[in-house]
Amino acid sequence: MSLGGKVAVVTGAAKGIGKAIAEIFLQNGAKVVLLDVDEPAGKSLKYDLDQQFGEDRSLFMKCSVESDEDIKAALQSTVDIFGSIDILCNNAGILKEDDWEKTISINLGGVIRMTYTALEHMNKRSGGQGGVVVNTSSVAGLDPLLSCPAYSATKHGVVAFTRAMAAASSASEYGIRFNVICPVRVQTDFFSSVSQNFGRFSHLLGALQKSSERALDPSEVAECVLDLVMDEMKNGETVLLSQSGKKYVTFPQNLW
Ligand SMILES: NC(=O)c1ccc[n+]([C@@H]2O[C@H](COP(=O)([O-])OP(=O)(O)OC[C@H]3O[C@@H](n4cnc5c(N)ncnc54)[C@H](O)[C@@H]3O)[C@@H](O)[C@H]2O)c1
Ligand SMILES: CCCCC[C@H](O)/C=C/C=C\C=C\C=C\[C@@H](O)[C@@H](O)CCCC(=O)O
Repeated sequence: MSLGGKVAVVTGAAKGIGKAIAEIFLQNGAKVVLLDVDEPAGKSLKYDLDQQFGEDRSLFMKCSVESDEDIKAALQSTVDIFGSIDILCNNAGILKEDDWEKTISINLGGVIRMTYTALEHMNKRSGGQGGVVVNTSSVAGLDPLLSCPAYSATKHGVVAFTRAMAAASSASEYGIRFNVICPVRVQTDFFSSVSQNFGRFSHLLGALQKSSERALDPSEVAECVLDLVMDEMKNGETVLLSQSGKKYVTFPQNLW
């Protein structure tokens, strides 16, 4: 899939990995809709992107992935202004073990909420043009981290939801591919606040030390997302992204 003229929606786009995904899509010719709850950071990024790519290439909208109302309004505005939704990156996420219900609501609920509403615009069976969804999980979505059980559960959920949606979409002829990335630690603001957010398991944070040799750069994650968007053969893939590169994860088959 060439990105020229395509329209991408990215959640959690104001900073970190989402920002890097938005930038690589713009560099490759797409129009990008930046969705985030952080309005100052979103507006500031939009200003910077306007200087680099032109004002007509991106939109910023304040949108919480916890809010059906925000999501519906943002996706309808996307279609009204840019004409379609071709690419969706469900990337927004938090880690607050002491507020695990919010962590579930954003990390897993947000992915499901956003996906189901986007399907109404993208699904070929309801007049859409098809496209591709790439979700941001984590290594914690494959190998649970002992210091953050709730976060790990949400990220396992994102992997499962993506794989099930890939199969459901193919079987229903929606024309939409679904893939998920599972990065190890990435150098973003996520880690500047995360250490305060472990609640009852903060004493176990040191047990993760071995995994912290080199944090990935957000651009490395964005390149992996770009590959999954552009390669039309990729559907239902789970990609582990670590310091040694990317690895396509395989799961047991025919269990029942
Ligand atoms: N940084 C890492 O080490 C790492 C590793 C693996 C996976 N991840 C995942 O990558 C994703 C992005 O994380 P990051 O490292 O860029 O973090 P970040 O904190 O830099 O960025 C996350 C963005 O999500 C936004 N956000 C938070 N709640 C939101 C909501 N309700 N609605 C919309 N936007 C919301 C924030 O305002 C922020 O801009 C997350 O899903 C995270 O779990 C991060
Ligand atoms: C700390 C776990 C958060 C999980 C976020 C992400 O999805 C996955 C990251 C993968 C690897 C984690 C590495 C952990 C590194 C440790 O060094 C840890 O001590 C860093 C904690 C941050 C801090 O500011 O102390």
